[in-house]
Amino acid sequence: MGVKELEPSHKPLSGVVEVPGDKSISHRSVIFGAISSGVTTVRNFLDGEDCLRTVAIFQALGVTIEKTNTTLIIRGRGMDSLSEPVEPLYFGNSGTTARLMIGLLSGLPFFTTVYGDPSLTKRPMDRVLIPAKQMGTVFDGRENGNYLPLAIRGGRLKGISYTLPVKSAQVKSAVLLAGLLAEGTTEVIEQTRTRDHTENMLQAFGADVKQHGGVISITGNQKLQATDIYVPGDISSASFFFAAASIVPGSELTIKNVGLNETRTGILDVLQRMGGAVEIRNEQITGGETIGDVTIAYSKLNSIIIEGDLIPRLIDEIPIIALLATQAEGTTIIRDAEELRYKETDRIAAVMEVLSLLGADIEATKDGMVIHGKTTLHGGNVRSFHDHRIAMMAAIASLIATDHVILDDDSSIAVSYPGFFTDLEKALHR
Ligand SMILES: O=C(O)C1=C[C@@H](OP(=O)(O)O)[C@@H](O)[C@H](O)C1
Ligand SMILES: C=C(OP(=O)(O)O)C(=O)O
Repeated sequence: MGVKELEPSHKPLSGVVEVPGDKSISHRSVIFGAISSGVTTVRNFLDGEDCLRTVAIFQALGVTIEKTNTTLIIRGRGMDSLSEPVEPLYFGNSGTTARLMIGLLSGLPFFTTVYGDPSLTKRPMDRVLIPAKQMGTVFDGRENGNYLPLAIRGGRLKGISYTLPVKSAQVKSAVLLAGLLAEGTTEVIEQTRTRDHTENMLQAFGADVKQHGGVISITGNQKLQATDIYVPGDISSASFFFAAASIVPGSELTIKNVGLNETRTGILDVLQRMGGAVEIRNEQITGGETIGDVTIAYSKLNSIIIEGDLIPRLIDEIPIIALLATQAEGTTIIRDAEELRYKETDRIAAVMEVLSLLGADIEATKDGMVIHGKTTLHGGNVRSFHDHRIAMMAAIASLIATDHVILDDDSSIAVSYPGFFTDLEKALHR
């Protein structure tokens, strides 16, 4: 890992690829397995750095978790078995670990200190602290507790009714996890639907969770029962292959066992609206989550407008969608996506820098970007900003570039997709 010289390929992608397990679902499988009673076996767990942080945290809280390749065996003994960790808990680069764990730790009757890497230390935490404080947790940290490191004194929570001020599944999940430990009922109201893996998994672990429209409610002090989980392939990881097959002439590639939960399939809607050749086969439901095989072929793309309720359904795919837009005829507009500025890096600024350096005609706006296509991409030296999704976008851009793309550092890719280059080589038959 380190500097990566990416050769232009122009070779079509073909055959079958299976991407690793979904990051959001993998995190949640560990959390719910660890707080329930009994043995939970998780298959196709994402062996990426972010999810491994979540595993290490529960081990530090006293839970026995055994891992063999992508299978986890979690020996849960219920919420009461979790014990105060002696050392500070490290969230690494993982926003999901941070937000969901802060929610859970808020409700546990002990003291914890938590911290992250330099990127996570810049990301806002007040979005989860505000509801947790309303429920009764005491926090301390920089800038009124908005940034890591944080000290958390948890326990004795009261249920609240909370309307999400940001369209965030992490915040929704944090409040629901705190609600599991609170007295009475906790209600989360979301105006725009965000990914619902927490709700699905609560149900799978036998919790009483109710959903009416955008209102999700949970009663506190429930006991969860262990269950087995199969983690579907991560559609966010698959999106790099969807994009590659769409823009490299002659490609036709199948990605098997991809999670197709409709709160996550915005990328497929976008590709279809752009004129992409998308086919879905073998759809089935496992553990409350839809999975299927997706075949994508090269096609001529047109520009579209991406906004509103669609944004949370493809929030992590916007960097790769921006690359697709450089290959579409006309002007693509992405708006209502200011949240991109609070990810592993400011993804609006990062996408803008990388793609314009490679020759794209792109403007950044406050809450998105405007991309004029179609443009030929050339080579160049680009930065990853230590952001896995920016690094993978640059790697896919290199497939159609006229010269080498030199990426300063590809190590961040291990956060969500450690085998990315191996799978890419396989699809290119190199
Ligand atoms: O809940 C989750 O697993 C996630 C929610 C999203 O973040 P927000 O909730 O901040 O939008 C997404 O960007 C992140 O990669 C994973
Ligand atoms: C934003 C992401 O993750 P997290 O918030 O968990 O760091 C991501 O994976 O793109």
